Order: sequence, then C-alpha cells, then structure tokens
Amino acid sequence: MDLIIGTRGSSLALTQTRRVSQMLKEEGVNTFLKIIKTSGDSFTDRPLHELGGVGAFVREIDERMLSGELDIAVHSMKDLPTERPEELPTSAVLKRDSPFDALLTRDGSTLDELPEGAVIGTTSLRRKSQVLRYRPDFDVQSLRGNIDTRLKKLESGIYDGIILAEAGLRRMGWDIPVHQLDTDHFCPSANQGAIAVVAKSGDESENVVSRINHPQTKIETEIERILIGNVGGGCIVPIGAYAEFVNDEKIHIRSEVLALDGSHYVAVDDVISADNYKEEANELGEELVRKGGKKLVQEALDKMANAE
Ligand SMILES: NCc1[nH]cc(CCC(=O)O)c1CC(=O)O
Repeated sequence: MDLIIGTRGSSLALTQTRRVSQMLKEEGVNTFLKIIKTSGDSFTDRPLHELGGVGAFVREIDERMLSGELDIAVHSMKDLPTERPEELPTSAVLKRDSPFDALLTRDGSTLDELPEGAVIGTTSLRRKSQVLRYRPDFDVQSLRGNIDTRLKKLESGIYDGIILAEAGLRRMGWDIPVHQLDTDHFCPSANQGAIAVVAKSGDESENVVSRINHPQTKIETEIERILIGNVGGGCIVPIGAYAEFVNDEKIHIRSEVLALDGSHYVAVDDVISADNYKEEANELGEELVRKGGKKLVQEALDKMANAE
C-alpha cells in the first residue's frame, strides 16, 4: 500500500513524520512525504492566540486531507484542536515521549536559583501563568520560532531561561542538559509528548494506521482531551492536563486552569479506573468547571480579546 503523508516543514515535524513512516514501512506501507506550510509556520513573530490558536498548525493540512491531496497526516498531538472534523479521526497515537516541560538556562540554574526579575522566554500562556505562579517576580517574555531558533535566542542573552517541551528537544537529538519541571507546578499541555497520525474516516488507511497505535497513550491523551473539552478555550488559554497509567487498572489524572497572571487557579487531581475512564474523566472535567475553570477560561479569552 502507498500513502501520501502530510506534515509541516519544521525539523521537529519532519523528524516525527520520519518515525511514523518507518513504523508504517514495517507494516508493509510505503509513504510519500508532502510538506504543507501552515499559518503557524508563516507568522512566527506572532503569538499563537493571534493566529487562532493551535489550529494555526493544522488547518491547512486538514484542508489538503479533505481535498484528497493527502492520505494521512502526522501532528504533534497537542497541536490538534480539541474540536476535530469527524471525517479526520486520530487513527494512531505513538507511545508517549517525555510529557514534561523543560527549563534551559545558559549556566544550568534552576528556577529557584535564577535571580530576582529573571527574564524567561515562552509563548505558551500556560507556561507563562505557571511560571508567574511559581516566581511572580520573573519577567516572562514571548518566545516563538522552531527549536533551533529558540535555543539561539537563549544563547544570545535575551533570556535568562527558556521553557519548552522536553520531547521536542530529545526527538531532535539535542542531548543538552535541562531541568525537567514537575507536573504539580507545571502541569503539561494536554497531549504534550504525543505524536498523532490522522487518517480519513472509512479509508483503508484508517485501519492500516491503527496498527501502529499505542493503546495506553491513546487512552491517556483521550482523557486529557475530555478534561480540557469540559472547560473549553482550547490550548490557547492557560490549561494543563496530564493523565498517566500507574498500573493496568489505574490512571492518575491532574488538570488545572490558571489566571493569565498566575494569581489564582483551580485544579483536579485524582486516580480513576481504566475500565471506566471516559465517564470518570468526564466527572473530573465537570468538577473542574464547578470549581471555576470555565470562568477562568472566559476571563482569559476576554483579556486576550481586549488586548488585541
Ligand atoms: N507548537 C508547539 C509544540 N508542539 C509540539 C511541541 C513539542 C513536542 C510535543 O509536545 O509533542 C511543541 C514545542 C514546545 O511546546 O516546546
């Protein structure tokens, strides 16, 4: 079987797609790579929330799939909006790489060791809120661009530290020392560290691709999307969600919604049963709403709309 596989053109996206191609080759599937430039790639000087959120990395690829130009597509799963077209199911999620945020500093300092008023680079509103909750004295500045660009900006001295996903660094072969940020203080973006393969509903490719699915990661990422789906706002507002199998029967879940300035937040943190995960994850999502999660999301969206 031959498939045309769509991907963004960043070095991280190409690295992820090559991994999927190799896995499909082992299933007897030949893939032909097609690079699609997305709006998120075209306007690297603007924060994602000004480009319509993480959909900025996906819209054009979805369009090419629906037009028949692509058979499947590979995405960083956290870049897939919560709402997805029914015609484009996620047919496989690869075994999760590191879910953690990572702090990089030029001298190896930790967040606790950085001086008063240190400048931290990130464009993730979630990371910004979590940093300000942890160190309200820090000056958090926007940091966009691909991994290579971000590392160069750190070396240039513009920032005292930058925060990015550990998975991206490791997939690119960057074996540089980082400080892994714990999930209690830095609950990751939903689906961080996971790679998704999207196919077309009803196509033969949908079944073929499902052969490379990692069942536990598929369930963990589905739970995270249920949690953020309850409070809404997508990934452009400060929301963290992380689910991890602790054994075959139990799954630990943590999710939080923060104010943009990190001054307050609501969270849920519990262990649910694997054989009833959809219902129990939804109950935790509803608890997050009851605690004020939806209100915090709306406050963030209103502030961003007024700022534009
Ligand atoms: N659009 C940002 C993005 N999307 C996926 C990753 C990292 C890889 C992953 O989370 O799977 C990143 C970079 C970052 O958050 O530092």
